[in-house]
Amino acid sequence: MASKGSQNGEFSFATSPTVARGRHGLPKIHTEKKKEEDEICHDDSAPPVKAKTLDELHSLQRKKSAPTTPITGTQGAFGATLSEEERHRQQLQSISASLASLTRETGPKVVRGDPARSGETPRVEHVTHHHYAPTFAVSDSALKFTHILYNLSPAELYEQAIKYEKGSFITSSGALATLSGAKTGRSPRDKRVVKDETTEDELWWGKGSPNIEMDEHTFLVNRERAVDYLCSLEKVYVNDQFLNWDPNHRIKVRIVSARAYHSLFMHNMCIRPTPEELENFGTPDFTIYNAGQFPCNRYTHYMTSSTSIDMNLDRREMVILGTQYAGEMKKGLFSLMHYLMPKRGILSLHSGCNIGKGGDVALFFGLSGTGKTTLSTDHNRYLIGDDEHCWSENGVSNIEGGCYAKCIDLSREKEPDIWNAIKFGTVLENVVFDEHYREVDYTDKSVTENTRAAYPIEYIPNAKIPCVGPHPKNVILLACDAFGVLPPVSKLNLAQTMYHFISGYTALVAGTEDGIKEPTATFSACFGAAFIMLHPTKYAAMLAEKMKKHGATGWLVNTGWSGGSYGSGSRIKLAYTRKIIDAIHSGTLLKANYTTAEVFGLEIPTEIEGVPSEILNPENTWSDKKAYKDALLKLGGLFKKNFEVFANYKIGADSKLMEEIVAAGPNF
Ligand SMILES: Nc1ncnc2c1ncn2[C@@H]1O[C@H](COP(=O)(O)OP(=O)(O)O)[C@@H](O)[C@H]1O
Ligand SMILES: C=C(OP(=O)(O)O)C(=O)O
Ligand SMILES: [Ca+2]
Ligand SMILES: [Mn+2]
Repeated sequence: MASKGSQNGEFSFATSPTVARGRHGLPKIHTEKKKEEDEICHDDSAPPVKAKTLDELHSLQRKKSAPTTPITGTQGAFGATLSEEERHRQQLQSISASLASLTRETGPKVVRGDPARSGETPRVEHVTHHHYAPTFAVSDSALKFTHILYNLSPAELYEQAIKYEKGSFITSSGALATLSGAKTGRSPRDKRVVKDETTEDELWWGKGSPNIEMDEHTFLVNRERAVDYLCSLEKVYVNDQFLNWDPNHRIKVRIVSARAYHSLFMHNMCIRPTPEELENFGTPDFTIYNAGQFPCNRYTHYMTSSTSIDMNLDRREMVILGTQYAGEMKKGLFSLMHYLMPKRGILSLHSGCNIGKGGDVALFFGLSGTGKTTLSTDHNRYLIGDDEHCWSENGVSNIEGGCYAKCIDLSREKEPDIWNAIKFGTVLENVVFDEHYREVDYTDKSVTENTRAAYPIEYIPNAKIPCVGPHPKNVILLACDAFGVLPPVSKLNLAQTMYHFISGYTALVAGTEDGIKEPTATFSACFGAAFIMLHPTKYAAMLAEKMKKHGATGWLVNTGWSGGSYGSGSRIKLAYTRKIIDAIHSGTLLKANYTTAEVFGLEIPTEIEGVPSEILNPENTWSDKKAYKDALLKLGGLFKKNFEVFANYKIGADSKLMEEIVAAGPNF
């Protein structure tokens, strides 16, 4: 249109005689420059832009991202490198296949790029993925396009979130604040696993198991519901990423989601592929369909609420309906690893992990809120990971590429490394901030107590990249004891370590699991019963074997109450717990003097540098000695009762080890 206008001259402002004359006889306004240019003081002396039009100017602003090294491994026939267009076509084909309905004839028509930016974004020919021979039954959904926002960068995801997701804000430190919706914690009662001929025998089912069964057909009903929801949207986010830093056991995952929040969260939490790795990604090993804004259908068999998190190991898929809490994706993939890794003889662990300057590795087991993230993030040591690891023949490896820290009452002084990691790129879930300055108030629980920050592991300055290390020297079991009767630290023999590992005791801290509002005593086998897929004794046997083989020492650390139970005593100071952990790492605690406490038979050190000696034996800290004894016996009884179901299982070849383990529990 513009060129047409200038051709006939009539609408050209520069040359139009009509304008020069003044259309309605108004005096002419002179805008031409004076001859004596030198005398004029210019406030803009930079050379003019090269662009001839605004569109051209905007296109100059963004240059094409390209891999830093030439792409290898994508050679076609005769050694010719695949064209970029062909690689994109293959990528889209694979995404269309992921999003395909199983009851209609094709996958959706997919196209790369933000629909709001058509014309700006480089477009690639659309792909239609054919499953079956075309039929006459064409649906409306087969006629529309689904735009794919593929592995967007944090900056792009910020723009998406701020533009399209209510509740997204940039905080004063640069993090992206977001709301996870009605669910602010995991929903373990809505986590289902398909029971088929294989999983019926392989997995742990029944009492105590986290695996609530569903059949294949119901899974497909929910899968179709999720896929139809996702394909009905104008655009979906696709993340292709990795799990496990051990290159021999790396798993390729694809996450399809409807929210920029979910895409950025997984960008931070999974291992980020290099551009080269992404070009060669191929078919994923596992796919998550996150349709969390959309509920499941209560008329569907097995559904007991609007939420369902469904795992199908045979199809290598997970479907999320009715919860936007991003932790479901992270922990769902952890469950997958708890299935895949033991099959390869590798132990998967719900633990944090760090390594000292001298190469000593420590594992930190514990349920949510017991201190894995806080204590593995240690300024004097290198962080391998805060939550999910593998222990193989070669040592330890982190499963993830990021950390997921609790933010409630976060302080710069007590947890400086986590504080400083909350910057541009970090997802801040459900926090409250000042509406003008956007300063976060970490003490505010108005939305939830389970406020969280998800950041890439490199945001911790002393992260160990790649996130792998040698065999652990110390295995630290963390318990947040609301009864206030477990010692701040005790040294464990192997049988005791196994007893406490299988028990998995803590007082669940409010928030992380939906519906828990007050601390209560909890037992969760292997310190992660919500995520294990096989019977707990399978993991326990592997841990015992590995600890014995590599000579690791077990420790029980109470990060919970001292001087009384929850309500009367108080939580052990983080500074003291850090001193205890320092003494474990340095080896000085191994050489300390010990006394044996009654009931639990735990070995308590008499002295630790930087910790008041009187708190080391909890009995000293209670003013009411009878109340202490009652609480101790009560907790001991709860342990005994919980362990009954395990006593009949074997660990290893015979029942000898299990007998030793049972004997290592409370005795009274
Ligand atoms: N003595 C202590 N040891 C460890 N954590 C403590 C202690 N006292 C308070 N805390 C707080 O408890 C929480 C521990 O949570 P976190 O490290 O995220 O647990 P996990 O990673 O095991 O879920 C943090 O908010 C931390 O600040
Ligand atoms: C994400 C979680 O991890 P943690 O609380 O152990 O850090 C969770 O349990 O939901
Ligand atoms: Ca956890
Ligand atoms: Mn954690």
